[in-house]
Amino acid sequence: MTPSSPGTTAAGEPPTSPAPVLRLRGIGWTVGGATIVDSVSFDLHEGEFLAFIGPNGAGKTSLFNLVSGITPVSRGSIELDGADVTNEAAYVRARRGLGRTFQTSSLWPGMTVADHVRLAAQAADGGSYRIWRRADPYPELVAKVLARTELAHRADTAADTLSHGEKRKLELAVLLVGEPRLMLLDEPMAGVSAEEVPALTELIRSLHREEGRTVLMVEHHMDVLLGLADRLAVMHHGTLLALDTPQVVMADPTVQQAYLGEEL
Ligand SMILES: Nc1ncnc2c1ncn2[C@@H]1O[C@H](COP(=O)(O)OP(=O)(O)OP(=O)(O)O)[C@@H](O)[C@H]1O
Repeated sequence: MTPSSPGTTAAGEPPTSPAPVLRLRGIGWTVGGATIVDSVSFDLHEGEFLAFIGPNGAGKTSLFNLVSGITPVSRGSIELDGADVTNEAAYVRARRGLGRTFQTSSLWPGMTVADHVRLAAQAADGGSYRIWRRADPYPELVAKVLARTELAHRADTAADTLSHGEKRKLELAVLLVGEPRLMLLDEPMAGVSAEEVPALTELIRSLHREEGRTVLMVEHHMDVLLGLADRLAVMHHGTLLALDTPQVVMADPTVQQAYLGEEL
């Protein structure tokens, strides 16, 4: 058997790079005659962290809705790991490893922290919702996820009595039950106190750096993003104004103009 030379496969062909985790090509969304997202294209590779910034109403959440399948696209295509999912439902994309959190809290007020995670485990398992069931069918998974998100000491606490930072951690815990490879985080720092931001930032950083999860995140706090994001994407009036390293994007006069003098 002849060894292959560097840069070729055993068959002598150039190696094919793996398909991007996410590929958008010209996606757009028009509703009621208004174009909210227009011609957005980019590739996101395994283990990358891409952050979205942009003025209010720029279309960031709408873009996340299109990627996660909550809203069908009007135009363009979406691929996950090389498979066309443009017409696939949100739950199919979730089974392919896409997980998503929302800008506004999506928790059940009176339900405990542990029950949120149990319920997510049941749903991921394809089971029906039975929170009154006495035996805990997922004790190890619940314990693991709560430890990972530093919520073990809050397991029996009702979600509505948590601090904002803890609520955001619980949303991440619910997400982690499904072991997402691609996480879409929509303003995870929204409503979180300044004292809680560093721990939450560190948790997101470790999910990315230590566990190798690919992340798309919308965030208004640039100080949070600068230590996290590999690339920054700027949305403005539904289009992608810039997509590059944070340093290049922040020095871009067109981007500064879009913020009308606001500090980035
Ligand atoms: N279902 C809808 N029907 C009509 N217009 C909508 C709908 N959803 C969103 N929009 C409009 O689309 C625009 C973009 O909204 P979107 O929430 O995506 O912006 P955003 O960049 O996430 O803003 P923010 O930073 O304030 O969260 C807004 O003008 C919004 O009013």
